[in-house]
Amino acid sequence: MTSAPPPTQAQAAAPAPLAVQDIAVRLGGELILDGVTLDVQRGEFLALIGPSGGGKSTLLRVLAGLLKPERGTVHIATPPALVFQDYRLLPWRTALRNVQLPADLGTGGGLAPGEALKMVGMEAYGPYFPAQLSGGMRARVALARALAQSGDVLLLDEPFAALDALVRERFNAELRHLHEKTGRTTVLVTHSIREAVWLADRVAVLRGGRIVELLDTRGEGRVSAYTDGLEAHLRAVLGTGDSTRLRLDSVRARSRAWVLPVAAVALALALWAWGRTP
Ligand SMILES: Nc1ncnc2c1ncn2[C@@H]1O[C@H](COP(=O)(O)OP(=O)(O)OP(=O)(O)O)[C@@H](O)[C@H]1O
Repeated sequence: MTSAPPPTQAQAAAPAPLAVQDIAVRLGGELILDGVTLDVQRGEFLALIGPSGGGKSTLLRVLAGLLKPERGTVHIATPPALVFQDYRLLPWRTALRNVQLPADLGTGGGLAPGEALKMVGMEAYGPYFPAQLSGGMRARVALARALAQSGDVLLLDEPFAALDALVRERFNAELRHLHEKTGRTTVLVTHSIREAVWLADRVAVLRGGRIVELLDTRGEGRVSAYTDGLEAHLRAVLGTGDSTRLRLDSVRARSRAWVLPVAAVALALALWAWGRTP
């Protein structure tokens, strides 16, 4: 849904930087992914949503090259930068030194550390240690570290999960802006349907180890009636619409529970009054 510049002819002709074909992954004897096929186009922002335990993080680990599927093929053009839910900042290094880590490990080559910190609005916090930063600031430093890594693919595993709603909203806006500025191919795992629709170009729904829906969320000028429709559709695909309806039904049933006792008391009073009538 971003307004990143359209790909040049050469970019459009280039193979997708990330692609998996009919992959299967088994963990602890359980088939976690079974027959997943997906490609992520250059510069695209793809959101991955689905129920808890559906295999989203597992698929992200395959896309990061950290997990080898037992079946299928994986294409990763350049090693992606991965941002974990718990950020994994080194507590003994300052924010700037954390962002310098890829260079120290020989995986730098993206933005210069100072520039990466500036890109996420954290240039004033370079000398601070992670323990001295808020959750939102730590998330930004983790993002800056990923931007300092080489390659142009960002994999984000629920980087907003620990943030409160307001910070999360601001972080969302910043992430979208960052994607527009850098044009990095991005895959975001999230539990939020709204976040997925608002941020991504496409939303993949992973359930029962399979992609059950791949929805293009661009177009229609992003008017709210359009995004509301997409969200309702995704809720229906995920089954969350039904549970809402069930909850509403039970609330309605509870709200009608007074009718029977009141009717019984009214009937008893009427019979008593009728019995007293001479
Ligand atoms: N190392 C492992 N060994 C055994 N089972 C695992 C391992 N890692 C994950 N699993 C199982 O694989 C399934 C999918 O896990 P995964 O973390 O990919 O799901 P998810 O969709 O990201 O869930 P969530 O939204 O709760 O983070 C879960 O049932 C989980 O228990």
